Order: sequence, then C-alpha cells, then structure tokens
Amino acid sequence: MSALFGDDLLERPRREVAPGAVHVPGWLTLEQQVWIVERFREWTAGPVPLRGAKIRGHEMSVKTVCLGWHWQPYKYTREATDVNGQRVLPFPDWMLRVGRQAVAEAYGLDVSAADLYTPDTALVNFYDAGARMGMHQDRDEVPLEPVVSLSIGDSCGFRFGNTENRGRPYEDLALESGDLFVFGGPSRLAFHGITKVVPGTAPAACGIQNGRINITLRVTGLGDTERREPGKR
Ligand SMILES: O=C(O)CCC(=O)C(=O)O
Ligand SMILES: [Fe+2]
Repeated sequence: MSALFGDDLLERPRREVAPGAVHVPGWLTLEQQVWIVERFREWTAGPVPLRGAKIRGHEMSVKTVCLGWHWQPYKYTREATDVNGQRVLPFPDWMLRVGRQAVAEAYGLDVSAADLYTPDTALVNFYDAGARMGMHQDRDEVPLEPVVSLSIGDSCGFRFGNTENRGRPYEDLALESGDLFVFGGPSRLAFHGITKVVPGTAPAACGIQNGRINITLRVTGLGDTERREPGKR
C-alpha cells in the first residue's frame, strides 16, 4: 500500500552512501520492472542458461546470465566457456540508454553529458530466498567506469563497504524493487555484497513474485578483443 501512494519514497530519500556511490530508491517504474522481467525470461531461455559461477570450486548461490560479455571468475569472454560454450546474447541498445540515464540521475548530470558512459556488458543475477553474495570488488573490468545496479523483486540486504578490505567500515542498506544504485569514482572498487534476501517483499505488480533480479551494467574496456589472461581479484 505504501508503494501505491509513494510515501515509501519519502522514508527512503536518494542518498550518496559514500563518495561516488548513490542510492536512488524507486527509480524504475512498475511498468519498466514488468517489462525488464519479461526480457529476463527471454535471456534465461538461452542460448546460455542461468548458472552459478564456480569460485575456487564452490558454486555461487546466485545464478547469473550475461549479455554482451560473459563473466566468469575472473575474466570476460564472448562465449560461455564454463557453461555450454555458446556465445552470449548481445548487449541491448535500450540498456545503453538505461545506463546513461542512470549515471545522469545518480550524479546530477544532463543525460547528454552522460553519453560518454558506454556499458558493454550486463551481469543479470537471480537470487532465490537462500542466495547470498559475499563481499567482493568488481574488478575484472579494465576502465574504472561506474557500475550501474538495478533491483527487481524481493528486497535484499546490501552491504556497501570500503575499498581496502571486506570488513568495517561498511553500511547495510536495503535495496528494494525498482531501486538504482550507482558506484563509481572513489567508490568504484568498494567491497560490497548481499547479506540476505527477504522473501515475500516483492511488490505484487513488479512482474516477479519470488526472488530477486539484479542487473549490473559495466564497461569492460575489452573492445573486440577478449582478455584471455585471468585478472587478479
Ligand atoms: O545483487 C546485487 O545487488 C549486487 C551484485 C554484485 O555485486 C555483482 O554482480 O557483482
Ligand atoms: Fe559486485
């Protein structure tokens, strides 16, 4: 009910959580969320299915499908060589526009000033009620352009930390359906993770009833060449 009349946004103002890290609650409309969930169902139908990446032999509880470039620990490839060898779907044009609008919104820029931001990959994560993501840095990309993160479905606990280590100082905040979070500049290499998913919190009309979809847009800096040497993480 609170979402219907928008008063939840009064309780959750947009906020710079750390320098260069901005949380914009309720950025996506319900209509946009539903449309993106429809696309999510197409992406997960293949050619590369959702899969839990294996980190040092352990399968992640979060399941991921990628667009543009396929992320695997700790590199990007065009083909999902750790899944089924198929090439991932292309990075869609509309996501480039979403990324630019998101960066403009987060940093208070005119959208024409954000057209230098050119994401070329999307990591699309699905969290069921038991999924978590440990504290990590996003550092398999070459340039340190901002990461744009969109959330749809169940709320989660998001821990946003410092650039030095996985421990304190960090801040715990909730990411809810429709929220935007952008981290760039001095916060680009901040450690972050998902501590919990809260079942039953997805808005009835967001298009997904169980679980959480998260999309992160990134600039790999790879151009047309694959980076075959695993980067350090
Ligand atoms: O699910 C999220 O909000 C964060 C995902 C994330 O950190 C990642 O995919 O690297
Ligand atoms: Fe991340």
